[in-house]
Amino acid sequence: MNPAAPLPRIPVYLLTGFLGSGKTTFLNTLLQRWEGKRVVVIENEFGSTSIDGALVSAAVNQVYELANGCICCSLDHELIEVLAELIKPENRPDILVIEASGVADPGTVGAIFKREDVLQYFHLEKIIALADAENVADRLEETVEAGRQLVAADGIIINKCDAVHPDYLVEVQQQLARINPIASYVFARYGQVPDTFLTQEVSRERLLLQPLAEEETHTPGLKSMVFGFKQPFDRDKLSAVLSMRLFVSYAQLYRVKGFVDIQGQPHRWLLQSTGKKLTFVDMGPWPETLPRQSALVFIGKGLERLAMQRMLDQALAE
Ligand SMILES: Nc1nc2c(ncn2[C@@H]2O[C@H](COP(=O)(O)OP(=O)(O)OP(=O)(O)O)[C@@H](O)[C@H]2O)c(=O)[nH]1
Repeated sequence: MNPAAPLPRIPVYLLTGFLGSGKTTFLNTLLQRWEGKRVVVIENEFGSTSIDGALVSAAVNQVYELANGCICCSLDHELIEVLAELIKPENRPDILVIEASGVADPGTVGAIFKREDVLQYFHLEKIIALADAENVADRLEETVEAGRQLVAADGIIINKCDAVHPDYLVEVQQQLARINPIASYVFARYGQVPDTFLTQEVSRERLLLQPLAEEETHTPGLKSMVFGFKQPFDRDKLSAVLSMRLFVSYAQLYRVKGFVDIQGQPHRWLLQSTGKKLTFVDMGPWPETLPRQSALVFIGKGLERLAMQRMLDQALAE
């Protein structure tokens, strides 16, 4: 990408959710909320049909349509080209929204925003998944993509609440929370969510509050596991074993996220995977109320607790 004078990074929201879950409807609520700002939307549609560009409210400043396939499979370069356009001063948006196709793997799209050349200009604020309350349970049984979208999300909107009984909503949320215990959740009709949903770092708080829950839950095909450690990690070793595991077991290991205590580092680190990439973010000093302990959540299919435990044990500091 073309180097330019340093400016605040452009906030990016990545919207995912299975076909028909309400992404475009939610996007239109965002555009109303951000009225007066220059918002650019990148849409992509899987297959030959053109985008729902026409359905996106006129409030949007520009819609880029990537219609040649699925954004996560073949469009890396096309997306990068659009991003390169957007950093030109005349095109620069205040906010960028990407509505990924209903079958996209958001982890792979999110990984583009971890690239050094992209990170300089863009900041991925949040991956938001829309779940259709009426049929998300079926989608999870039928497809791998629905699960991947949900586990990659920082925030999950359980949409179409008007279409199901309130008791069933509770069940749906419980099922999703077992699949992705680190996301924040909100119930919605026609994508209407409170402002706090967009701004709160609820997922981090959740981990903070329940750092050492040793819980293992089973849902159709997906499992989430939490590991707790009182001994600090060696950062290089942890990075090496997890990067290798993400690379080799990409088809099984959908997500890793947690807070880690790194030997020799006074601060708390947030570690998370996006696609096959692993990142460490400095979260500042450990809160006084919390013990210096690591907690890591793994989400995927066919994960073996013992094998994961052994792998993590290897990365502990001596
Ligand atoms: N009953 C009900 N219908 C909704 C709600 N939200 C969206 N819809 C409807 O569901 C349909 C699909 O909504 P979209 O916003 O187009 O969904 P999408 O995820 O963008 O769809 P794709 O682009 O096909 O992936 C539309 O007819 C919406 O009007 C809701 O909360 N309740």
